[in-house]
Amino acid sequence: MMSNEAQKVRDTLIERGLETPLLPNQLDRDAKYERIRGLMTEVVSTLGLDLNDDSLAETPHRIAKMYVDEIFAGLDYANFPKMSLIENKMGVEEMVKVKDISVISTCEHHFVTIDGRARVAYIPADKVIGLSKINRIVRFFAQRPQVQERLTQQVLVALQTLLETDNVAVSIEATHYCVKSRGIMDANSTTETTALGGIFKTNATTRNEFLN
Ligand SMILES: Nc1nc2c(ncn2[C@@H]2O[C@H](COP(=O)(O)OP(=O)(O)OP(=O)(O)O)[C@@H](O)[C@H]2O)c(=O)[nH]1
Ligand SMILES: [Zn+2]
Repeated sequence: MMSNEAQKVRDTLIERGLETPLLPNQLDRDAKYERIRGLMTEVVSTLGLDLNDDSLAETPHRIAKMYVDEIFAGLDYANFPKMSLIENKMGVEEMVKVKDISVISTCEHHFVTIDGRARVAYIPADKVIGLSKINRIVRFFAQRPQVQERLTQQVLVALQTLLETDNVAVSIEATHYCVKSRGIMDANSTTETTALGGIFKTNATTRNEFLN
């Protein structure tokens, strides 16, 4: 079951072409779990590992549970965080900025970890959001197979929709383990992505206040 807020965010992402590519017919949680557990049994044994070993026996179950309930839980809008939006009665006009939000996501090309930090800011219009909800929205979209650019934009659009203002900015700096632990195996490079809306895009002073 999807909240009204989740529904609005989803509709806006689809409208803006920023929704994660999803098939129209989704299995429910238990069906996904059962099927992935069976398929991971095939993967583990195809690798030549002995599933009778007590350490490995539960691995297909662990991976299925991890995919469905943990690292990819954000594919299901039923898991969209409960929002607390309040009227901006105190008349906040200045930037609200949350820094160093943990971002743990998964690269959709390789299904390995993306590990970083996000910075989110907005200038309140009629609504103010509970601070922890910003971290929760970042986590919700991070708990999907992602590319960092889309993750950054999904957080932007979700907040713009919920806060009913364009004046939102998001930036993420992250280490991609698909770059670090395999492939090019670069131990140190990080990737920065930014998505700016409204005045953060049009006004250099506001943008700099956000970025610095
Ligand atoms: N733009 C973008 N690219 C990403 C992200 N995460 C991983 N990638 C890249 O996706 C690309 C996939 O390239 P492919 O050539 O198809 O895959 P590959 O053979 O495994 O490539 P290598 O990683 O270079 O070994 C790689 O260059 C990755 O570094 C991301 O968040 N954003
Ligand atoms: Zn990757």
